[in-house]
Amino acid sequence: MSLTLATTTPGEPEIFPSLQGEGPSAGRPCVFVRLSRCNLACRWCDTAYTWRFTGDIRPHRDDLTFERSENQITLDVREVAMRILALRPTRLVITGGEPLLQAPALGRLIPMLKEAVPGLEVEIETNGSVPPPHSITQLVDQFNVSPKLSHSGNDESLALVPALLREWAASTKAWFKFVVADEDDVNEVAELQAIYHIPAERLFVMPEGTSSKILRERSKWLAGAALTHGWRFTDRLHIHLYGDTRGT
Ligand SMILES: C[S@@+](CC[C@H](N)C(=O)[O-])C[C@H]1O[C@@H](n2cnc3c(N)ncnc32)[C@H](O)[C@@H]1O
Ligand SMILES: Nc1nc2[nH]cc(C(=O)O)c2c(=O)[nH]1
Ligand code: SF4
Ligand SMILES: [Mg+2]
Repeated sequence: MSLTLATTTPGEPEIFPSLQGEGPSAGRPCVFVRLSRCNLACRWCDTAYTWRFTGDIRPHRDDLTFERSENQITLDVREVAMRILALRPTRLVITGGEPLLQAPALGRLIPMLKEAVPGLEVEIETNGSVPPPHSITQLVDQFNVSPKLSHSGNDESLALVPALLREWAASTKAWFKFVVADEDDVNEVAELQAIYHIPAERLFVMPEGTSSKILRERSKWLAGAALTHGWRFTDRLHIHLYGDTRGT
């Protein structure tokens, strides 16, 4: 069984050590594995190279050039496991693209890794619109669920799936992480919290941005909104540390 991964440079799968930059485990040393392909097409996606391939006809930001599919590589699950284990992980973050599109192969990868590294904790970064198989919800320790608001430019019926949002809200493994670009988005978060009864202690807001300057500007008022609503605030540590750089 194989996985299709993003690449840092052509032919080099994007598997890398870094501090978790976002959410409840921000600051923790992790190994990241970035899978390719996504079912959505966020206008401001900072990893568009994982899904924008020539011929992709979905609505896109027109300022992005089509990335050629050299940005992905397909490897056997065992090869991926070996590359991850070589980095001696204590905590693994599986991201993308949308990693739950490849759930069956993850169902093979994660047990291999947990057997090799007793106590290994696994996080998945997901847009919350792809149903996780039961096997995955059992295997994974933490889901960082980032439902896409209207400013992402996605079709709402694709991005916000009511039955799934209810399940995520009811799961103590799921931590919400809403990307916020301007003050209108704050109202949308408040509406979703009310509709789906998302507990405030599992609700993070995070500024949209891929530079320290923009993140700092947005954080000034977003921190205030988090205080007002009783939500948690997360920054994007890796952007401040490394900029908008693949493999960091
Ligand atoms: C690239 S996505 C991959 C995982 C999954 N597709 C998702 O969207 O959650 C990883 C995280 O980065 C966030 N993200 C992507 N582009 C961003 C940007 N320009 N500003 C802030 N967060 C961004 C997403 O919302 C998500 O929380
Ligand atoms: N350091 C670091 N932390 C992250 N947290 C979520 C990320 C992602 O792209 O899913 C990410 C990332 O790309 N880098
Ligand atoms: S869902 Fe995630 S990977 Fe997909 S386009 Fe949006 S931010 Fe990018
Ligand atoms: Mg990232």
